[in-house]
Amino acid sequence: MTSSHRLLLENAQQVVLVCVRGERFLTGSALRSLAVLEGASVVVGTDGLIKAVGPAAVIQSQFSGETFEERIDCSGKCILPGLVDAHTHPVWAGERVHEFAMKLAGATYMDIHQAGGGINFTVEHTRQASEEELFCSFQQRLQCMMRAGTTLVECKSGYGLNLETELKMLRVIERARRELHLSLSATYCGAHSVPKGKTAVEAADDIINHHLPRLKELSRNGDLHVDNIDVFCEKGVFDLDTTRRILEGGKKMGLQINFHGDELHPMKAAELGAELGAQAISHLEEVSDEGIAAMAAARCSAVLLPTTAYMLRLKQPRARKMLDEGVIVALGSDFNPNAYCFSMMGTFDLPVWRPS
Ligand SMILES: N=CN[C@@H](CCC(=O)O)C(=O)O
Ligand SMILES: [Zn+2]
Repeated sequence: MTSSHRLLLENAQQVVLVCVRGERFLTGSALRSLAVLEGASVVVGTDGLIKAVGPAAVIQSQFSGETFEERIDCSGKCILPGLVDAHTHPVWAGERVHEFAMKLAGATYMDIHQAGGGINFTVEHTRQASEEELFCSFQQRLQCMMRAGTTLVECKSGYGLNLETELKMLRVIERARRELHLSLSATYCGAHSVPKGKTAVEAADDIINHHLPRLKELSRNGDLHVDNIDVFCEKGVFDLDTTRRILEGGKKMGLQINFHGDELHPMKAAELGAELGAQAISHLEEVSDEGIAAMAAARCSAVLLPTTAYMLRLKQPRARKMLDEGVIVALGSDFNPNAYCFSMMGTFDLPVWRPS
C-alpha cells in the first residue's frame, strides 16, 4: 500500500538542522559548527511532523512511489527551523506612542514609569479591556509574528497586576494555545510592576498568598497551562529579596523560573537566578562577570533582547562574553507597547553580537 504525506520539500540547497544529536541547546564553540545539509529534502507527514530529512537522492529513493499532498521545489533555497521568540508581552490594550516623543525629549524608561506611565499606563487600559478585545489584538500580533517566521512564542501576562486581570490575560493566552497554529509558552508575570497603592512587599505577599494558590488550582483542573513565573527585578520595582520570595513560591508549585534581571541597574539577578535553578533570565545589560559565570555553571539561559536596548538607548548586553563563557544564549523580540517588534529577524540585525 502506498503511503501519503502532506509535504515534500525537494532538493533544497541547504537544510539547517542546527544540531544532529537531539541536543536541547548548543553553547560555546559548538555554535560555530551548525549542522547543515547541502542538497537535501524534507518530508512532512499528515500529522504535521517531520518524517524524514536527508540527502535529496536518498529521500527520493526512500519515498519513491509514495504520494504527497504538496511538493515544493526548493532548488537554490535554504530551509530553516522555525524561529523561537523567547520573550514577549503580547496581550495588552492602549497604545503608548506618546511615550516615544517623551523619550526623544530625554525622558528615560524609569522617568516615564515613575510618573505613572509605561507599564502602569498599559495596566489601566488592559484592566478595562474585555477578554474578547484582548484576544483579537493578541491574535493579530501572533499572526504578524508567524509571518516573520516565528513558530514558538513565550507570552507573558503582567499588565493586570491584580488577580482578576492577570487571570484574564492568562485565559487569553490559553485560548490562543488551543485555537491557533503555533506553539506558546505561557508566563505568569504578576510581578511586572508594583501596583498603585501597594509596596513591593505587599505586592509580593498578595502574589504568594492569593495569586499563586489560585493559579495552582486552575492548573490542576486543566483550565490554564502556565509554564513559567516572571518578576521584573529592578531598582524601584522588585528588589532581590521580594524577587526571591516570589520566584521560590512559583518554583514550589512547579513553574519554571524565567525572569527580568540586571536590565537598568546591576541587581545580582543573574547570581540569584543561577542559585534558584532558573530556566532563563532576560535582559542582562548590567550583568556582572560573576553573574555570567554563575549562569554558565547553572545552565541558565540568557534571553537577550537587542531591540529593547536599542529602543531605550541602553548598552547592549555582552553577548560575545556570554557565548565565550558557555552561557546558553537565546533571543527575544520583547514585543510590548514600548518595543514594537514582531520579527526575530529584526533582532538579528542589531549590533548585539559585535565585540565590545
Ligand atoms: N522591563 C520590563 N518589561 C518590559 C517592558 C514592558 C513595558 O514597558 O510595557 C521589557 O521587558 O522590556
Ligand atoms: Zn519583558
